[in-house]
Amino acid sequence: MTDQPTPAATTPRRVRVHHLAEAKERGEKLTMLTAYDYAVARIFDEAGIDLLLVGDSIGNTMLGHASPIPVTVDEMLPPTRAVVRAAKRALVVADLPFGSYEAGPEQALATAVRYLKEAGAHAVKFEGGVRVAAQVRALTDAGIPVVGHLGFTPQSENTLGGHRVQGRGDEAAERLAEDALALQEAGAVAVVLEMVPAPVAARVTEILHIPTIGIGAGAECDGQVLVWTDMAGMSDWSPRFAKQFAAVGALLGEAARSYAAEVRGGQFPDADHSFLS
Ligand SMILES: Nc1nc(=O)c2c([nH]1)NC[C@@H]1CN(c3ccc(C(=O)N[C@@H](CCC(=O)O)C(=O)O)cc3)CN21
Ligand SMILES: CC(C)C(=O)C(=O)O
Ligand SMILES: [Mg+2]
Repeated sequence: MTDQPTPAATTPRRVRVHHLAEAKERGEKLTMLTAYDYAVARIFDEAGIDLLLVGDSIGNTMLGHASPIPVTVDEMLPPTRAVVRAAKRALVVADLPFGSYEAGPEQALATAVRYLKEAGAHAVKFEGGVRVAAQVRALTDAGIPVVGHLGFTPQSENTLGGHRVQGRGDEAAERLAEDALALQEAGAVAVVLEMVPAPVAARVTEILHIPTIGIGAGAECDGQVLVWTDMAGMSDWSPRFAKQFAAVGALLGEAARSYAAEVRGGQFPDADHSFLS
């Protein structure tokens, strides 16, 4: 279990929803990264990332908003389409943005149907527990796999009182477990746990048969997810729980500086990069 084999050795040619609980059963960690376009999704798919999340974090990471709250369904569909086109193996999950599912099962179903019909998403994700269980049930019954999202739910930052760890204290931990069980009962195929104390996430992971996917939720979750720009060193700001695995932003800046220097110095384009006749 510690020396995790390459995903291709243990998981299928194409990741399907039934593989998620099977991976948990076998003790194989699930890997998830956000992706918002074809170029990056292709790289992650080839790297063997199991799930690609078209997150509403596109709002702050790619569109320059302060949070995901302003993101619309119409803004989510083109990136979702692009990621789906890139994914040969990964399961593509796309976030339903703030305001597109809370009103009830009918609204959630109408939104999710667009994601499947117009963008080819394989599954959708939205935030909340007991309060959205009816939505999870309606989509599941309609044949749309749902991933839940509990703990710190960024779309509710205004009621949660900022970016704070959730599930601290016995009562809050108990409520989190109840929310997770409600999602599982309603048919969710996995649950993201964001900014939850590691022992609380471990307990939720233990009581569920569907996998938990943690972000700032400790090592005992069945899988992990990170925002790709944080993981790769491309973000203008990253949360503390996000480890930086490369300095892609610095590398890209270096490439741009070299390009500009060669253009200004007359070294680019040279004969190799010109049509001489
Ligand atoms: N780039 C990026 N990374 C993310 O992980 C992410 C997004 N964007 N956008 C959507 C949500 C919002 N998330 C957030 C946003 C802010 C904090 C934050 O301010 N954290 C502080 C305080 C943590 C604490 O209270 O202990 C930190 O310093 O990490 C954390 C997660 C996670 N998601
Ligand atoms: C942080 C992850 C789980 C997310 O919901 C997003 O990227 O929008
Ligand atoms: Mg999100």
